[in-house]
Amino acid sequence: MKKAELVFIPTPGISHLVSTVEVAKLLVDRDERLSVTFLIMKIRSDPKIDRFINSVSTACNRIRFIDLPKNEPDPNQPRKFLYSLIETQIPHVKDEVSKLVSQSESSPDSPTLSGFVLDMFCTPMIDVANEFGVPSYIFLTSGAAFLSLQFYVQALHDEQKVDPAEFKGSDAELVMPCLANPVPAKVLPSVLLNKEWLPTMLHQARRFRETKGIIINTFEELESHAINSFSKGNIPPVYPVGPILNLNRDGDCDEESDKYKDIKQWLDDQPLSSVVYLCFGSMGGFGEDQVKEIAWGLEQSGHRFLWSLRQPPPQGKMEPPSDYTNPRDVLPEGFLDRTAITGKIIGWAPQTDILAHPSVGGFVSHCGWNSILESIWFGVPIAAWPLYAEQQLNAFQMIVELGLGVEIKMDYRREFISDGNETVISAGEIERGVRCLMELCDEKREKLKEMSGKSRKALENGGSSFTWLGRFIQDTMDHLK
Ligand SMILES: O=c1ccn([C@@H]2O[C@H](COP(=O)(O)OP(=O)(O)O[C@H]3O[C@H](CO)[C@@H](O)[C@H](O)[C@H]3O)[C@@H](O)[C@H]2O)c(=O)[nH]1
Repeated sequence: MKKAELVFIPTPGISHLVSTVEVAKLLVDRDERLSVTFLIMKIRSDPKIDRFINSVSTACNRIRFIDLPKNEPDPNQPRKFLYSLIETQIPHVKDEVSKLVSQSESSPDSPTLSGFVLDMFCTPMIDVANEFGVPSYIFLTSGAAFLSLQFYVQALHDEQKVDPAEFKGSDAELVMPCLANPVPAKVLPSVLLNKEWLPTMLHQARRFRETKGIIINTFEELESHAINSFSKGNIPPVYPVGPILNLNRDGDCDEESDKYKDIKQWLDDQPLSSVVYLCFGSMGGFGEDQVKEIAWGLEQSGHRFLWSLRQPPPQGKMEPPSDYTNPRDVLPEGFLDRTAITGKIIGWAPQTDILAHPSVGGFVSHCGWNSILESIWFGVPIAAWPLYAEQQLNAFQMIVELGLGVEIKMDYRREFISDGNETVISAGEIERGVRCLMELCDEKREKLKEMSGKSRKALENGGSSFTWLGRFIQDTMDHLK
């Protein structure tokens, strides 16, 4: 039996790493000829990620993890850090892959290197794969519309000399193949409107075209328009294999488990679909002014709430938010006492468990792609409050394209690394959004339930994503012959 080894290179950060590991698990579970080696880049130590990796490597004997040497971020260049990190890892990746190849050559039973599966930011590694004479694939942790839009904007730039950064602040609406509705320039991904990021994004899209295929964490029934758009133009095969979620909470420690039990207990005591859950992803935290407005908005809405409240890193720093030691310090006076029965403030949330709980009736979210897929999976509607990256586009998809949510503010935008100049959304706007969410019409709830069913079906034997995963394996093995 011919055996194949895929080398996966994710970027650091839980929201890219987890779904990448989950897709690797699906691959090795599906086909015993496959094994996967992860080359892990680390910026700082993150116990949550370490525990997750440990638990997966213990449970799956055909997935192993190799740590690349750690790099300290350059404090003066936070925005460039990810790209410089990836560049500096190139020689280390070469070393590790050479070792794999020698092992494979020295033992006839070992799998043969069959390709690289790269995170969207890791396109420089395509050159390394070329040196080893194996194909590169991308694993995209965001949606298909975002990918299609990147190709569209890159072609517009290269062929018609249109500078997408000119759409910044414009009222234009763009007809694009990725979506059925015209897309307002106001919801274009921040990374494409930002002069500093744009060249990298354009370069990235050009390099995507060189790969042998792009695996996407989405499913046909969710993004049919975008997926169909890939059939035109010079675009490699696309494999929509999602939704890929981590529902097991692999690697939670005892302390976390205790906190989560307390959250579950609180939710158990609330009426059905009565709680609005607020969470803004792995990097989302707000300054004190915004925290106060959220608190007032929640209180005025009269709805029960479970709020993952996190403290942003100091200005200009690229660090994940931390839990507040004492949330009372930033909340309006008396808020915690007045809402002691109807609300609960938490730090890092066991998000999938929360969304799975029958007491949760709505989710105020920044529309990170994982959060979107999780909300669909559990049929919990979203009130969109995008922050950065491609989140405005994701919000537009959910609200306008799919009609599955409501907005707090679909075109809200702020810098990924806070510059302290964020616009504050008022308590009134938040209250209105929360009311719309929690009083959502039956028609939309029904539609969401239907999509939730489709998301689960896609992964079942014979479902669309199950079939696409099989095709990916087939194509990988064919290449090996
Ligand atoms: O308190 C928390 C916060 C987050 N999560 C989980 O962490 C993940 C967060 O992922 P996501 O919702 O995608 O948000 P980000 O962390 O902001 O994700 C980044 O990566 C995504 C995938 O590429 C992009 O769509 C986003 O724009 C980008 O910010 C999800 O699985 C959540 O369930 C928790 O479990 N508890």
